[in-house]
Amino acid sequence: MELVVDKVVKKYEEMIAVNELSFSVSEGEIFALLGPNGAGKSSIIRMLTGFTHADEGRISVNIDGTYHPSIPSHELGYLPEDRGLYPEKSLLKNILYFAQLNGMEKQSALSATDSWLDRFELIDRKDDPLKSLSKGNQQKVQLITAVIHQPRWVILDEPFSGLDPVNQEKVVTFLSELTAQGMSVILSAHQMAMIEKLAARILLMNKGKAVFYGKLADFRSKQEANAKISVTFVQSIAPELQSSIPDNVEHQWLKDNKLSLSISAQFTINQLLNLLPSIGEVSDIQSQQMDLHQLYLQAIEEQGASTHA
Ligand SMILES: Nc1ncnc2c1ncn2[C@@H]1O[C@H](COP(=O)(O)OP(=O)(O)OP(=O)(O)O)[C@@H](O)[C@H]1O
Repeated sequence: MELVVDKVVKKYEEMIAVNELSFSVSEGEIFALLGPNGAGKSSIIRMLTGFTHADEGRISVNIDGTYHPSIPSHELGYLPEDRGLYPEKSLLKNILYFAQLNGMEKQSALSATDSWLDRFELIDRKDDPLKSLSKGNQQKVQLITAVIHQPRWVILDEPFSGLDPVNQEKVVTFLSELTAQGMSVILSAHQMAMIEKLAARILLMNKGKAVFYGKLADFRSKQEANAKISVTFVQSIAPELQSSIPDNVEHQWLKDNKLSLSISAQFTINQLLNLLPSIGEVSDIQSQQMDLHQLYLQAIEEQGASTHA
């Protein structure tokens, strides 16, 4: 079972929302689509679910040797960006409706509903109208409706939005369990800390194009090769020595004795260590450890800079 997106283009009139994008997702994987607002994540998701179609390129979903142009609805659990529940109806009626729409028998849908509501600590609210719940709790109900029928593919557009940190963690555990049962999960999210716990592979995109596609660990090492270093000198450095840092090295003097600079393939840590004694005596060197959120911002910034160059 595999999903392949091959050089897909999606246009809205003249606007190119997805630009020759390729990636694949395997069975049992949690795959994350990342990118700033307007990057094209939802546009891809809508094509994967079959709501819209690619203008160019090809999507192919292999299920038991049969190839489909999108994920067939009975194999799909979908949490849309615009939540689609019935606010006036009870939690139970909402969940039952979607479970039965996805082919579940009433009895098994009823017992599965109880067990899911119990798990998300909403069992006491079962007969309350959905609209009486907080936004985060409504989000949990929406998640239940997406997976109650145990689809093989689950697509979640912003599953963490509106959830507090405790419930975000619960969703992380919940998603890990889904994949342990063999479900494949594609999610779009902005919460980098959650992605770091969940996804082995990512597609980071910006303006419809891939900025990075591959293993999260590789993304980390690629971005960390461009680490920021801060150097403190024992004494203030005279202006003429301050200007001895080569022009092509991204750097900034924070104080007369404090320098921040970027390490890159063009300016390595060894070159830095060779240069420092000619500037002054060093009292401290620190490498700024970046979390995924900072690495993400750095990658998007670099891509913006290269596109506009
Ligand atoms: N139905 C539409 N008609 C016209 N333009 C659209 C339509 N849907 C999306 N777009 C445009 O396509 C681009 C990609 O939008 P998309 O919703 O796919 O981004 P996204 O990465 O999901 O963003 P967000 O994180 O804000 O949800 C944006 O510039 C958006 O304005």
